[in-house]
Amino acid sequence: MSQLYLVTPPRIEVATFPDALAAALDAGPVACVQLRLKDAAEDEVRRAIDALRPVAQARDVAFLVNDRADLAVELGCDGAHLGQEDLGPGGVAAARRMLGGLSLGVTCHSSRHLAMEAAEAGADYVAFGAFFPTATKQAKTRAEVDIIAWWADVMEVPCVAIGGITPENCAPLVEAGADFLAVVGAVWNHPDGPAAGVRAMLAAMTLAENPKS
Ligand SMILES: Cc1ncc(COP(=O)(O)OP(=O)(O)O)c(N)n1
Ligand SMILES: Cc1nc(C(=O)O)sc1CCOP(=O)(O)O
Ligand SMILES: [Mg+2]
Repeated sequence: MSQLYLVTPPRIEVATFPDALAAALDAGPVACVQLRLKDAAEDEVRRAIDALRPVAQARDVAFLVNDRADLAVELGCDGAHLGQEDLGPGGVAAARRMLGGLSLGVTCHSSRHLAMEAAEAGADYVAFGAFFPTATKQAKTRAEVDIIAWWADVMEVPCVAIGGITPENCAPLVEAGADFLAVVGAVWNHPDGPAAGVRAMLAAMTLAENPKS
């Protein structure tokens, strides 16, 4: 069964975003929130972690930080998501050691090789993408749905699908066995607000799991 993985917009208002996050998380089951601030000073990232982590953790939703395993450990988060360029010279194994028992997710683009390496070095999940065109970032790679089916078939480590995922296009990823669907725009840019975005994603995912319901 696929679960919803919510990534924050790249820029937020730290004063007001906690309420928006609470509304999104109260709209239905979300497995994980990733704080992904781009072009933010460290001080702002720290303030955002302090403001948002309790919102997620109070609801038993895992709170991960993008790019910064050190802050995840220091500030009581549940883990970190690291891309290939965020990994230091020690690679995934060094990040694994730094995070101890916290969760570690690793971007693997559309590479089976990177994903196998990450899983073997201790990643808790591997992320593939981008599956669809996305306005949230300039994605470096395009991934095809068959990488999800292959991964689900041969590996135990969970996989995340990301990139341009919406209620309208998510069904093949669910059917292929993605453990998590990670979204930004589908929730935060929903015309009726983030709660409506979460409900729409969950409804589409449920329908894809049970097409006859
Ligand atoms: C769940 C998830 N998957 C992939 C990414 C992308 O990470 P990365 O390649 O490090 O790119 P940035 O997010 O840092 O721009 C992600 N953040 N989350
Ligand atoms: C953060 C991120 N990483 C991607 C990758 O392909 O690795 S695509 C992406 C953006 C996801 O946002 P949206 O759901 O709005 O498309
Ligand atoms: Mg990164």
